[in-house]
Amino acid sequence: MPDLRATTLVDAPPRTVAAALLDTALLAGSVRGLGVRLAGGPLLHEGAELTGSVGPVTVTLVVTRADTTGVAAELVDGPLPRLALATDLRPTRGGTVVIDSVAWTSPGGPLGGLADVVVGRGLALKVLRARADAVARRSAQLLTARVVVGAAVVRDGLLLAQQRDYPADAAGRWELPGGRVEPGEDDRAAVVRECAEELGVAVTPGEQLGPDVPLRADLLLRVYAAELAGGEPEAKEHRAVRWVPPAEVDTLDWLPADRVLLPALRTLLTP
Ligand SMILES: Nc1nc2c([nH]c(=O)n2[C@H]2C[C@H](O)[C@@H](COP(=O)(O)OP(=O)(O)OP(=O)(O)O)O2)c(=O)[nH]1
Repeated sequence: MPDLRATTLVDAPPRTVAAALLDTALLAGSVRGLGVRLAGGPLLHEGAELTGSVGPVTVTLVVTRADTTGVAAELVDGPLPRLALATDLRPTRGGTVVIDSVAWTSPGGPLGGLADVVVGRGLALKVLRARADAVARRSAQLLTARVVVGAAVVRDGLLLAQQRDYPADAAGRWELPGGRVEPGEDDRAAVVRECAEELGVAVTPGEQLGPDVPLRADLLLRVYAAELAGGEPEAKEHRAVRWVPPAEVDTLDWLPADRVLLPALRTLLTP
């Protein structure tokens, strides 16, 4: 069973590199020149499906991990018995070590073995190299991106969420309280300010939850756990605000970026 591994050092912290890895378009763009086509949602998140094709061969993968440790995906449909991709991140003083690995089982027989050596290994190595370059470039871009902070406030086992009223494509969908960090403002100070402005409550921000999530080329979402320290939340700028029970967290119509954070939010709800 072929098993390939490639290692790169990226000059950015793991939360930034983790954000770059989530960008499906970046991944698709980096392999297109090699004849590999890839389609999926805008962001990789646990449970997301990715369809990849090389010529007439199509494979469907499901994302099994997309967090601060990296991303992983496994084959759910295709001509191979097994295909597993993983990118693991290791923090070092000089940046983040990005370890890509690809493992697959060939269909067998002399032709399968030949295809492994001549086509499979060569293509997989080219894909890994192209992807590593793209991840390094995107990480550099995200290092200077503006930050939108979100607050994950839990009380009595329920998560606070608010429903957007605009723009049209986001109206009716749910997000965490928060907003853009102002120039010169600290992330946690922005969490406190936004919760006061949007909900009329005082909060105490804690640790970051999950990875940074890219929103646009120059904007990312960063969520902090926060404790309610005073007041009762009311929707001052939103359509509605509610406390969501764990059983509904997965099914709520979240903004796409928030879906990436659901595994981390689940952990917060069931400590
Ligand atoms: N606050 C918040 N914003 C989110 C989340 N998920 C997500 O994609 N976003 C996006 C929506 C917006 O495009 C952007 C937030 O920036 P913002 O607060 O300036 O956006 P806004 O559209 O409310 O802008 P404004 O009119 O209030 O200035 O981040 C989330 O969980 N919380």
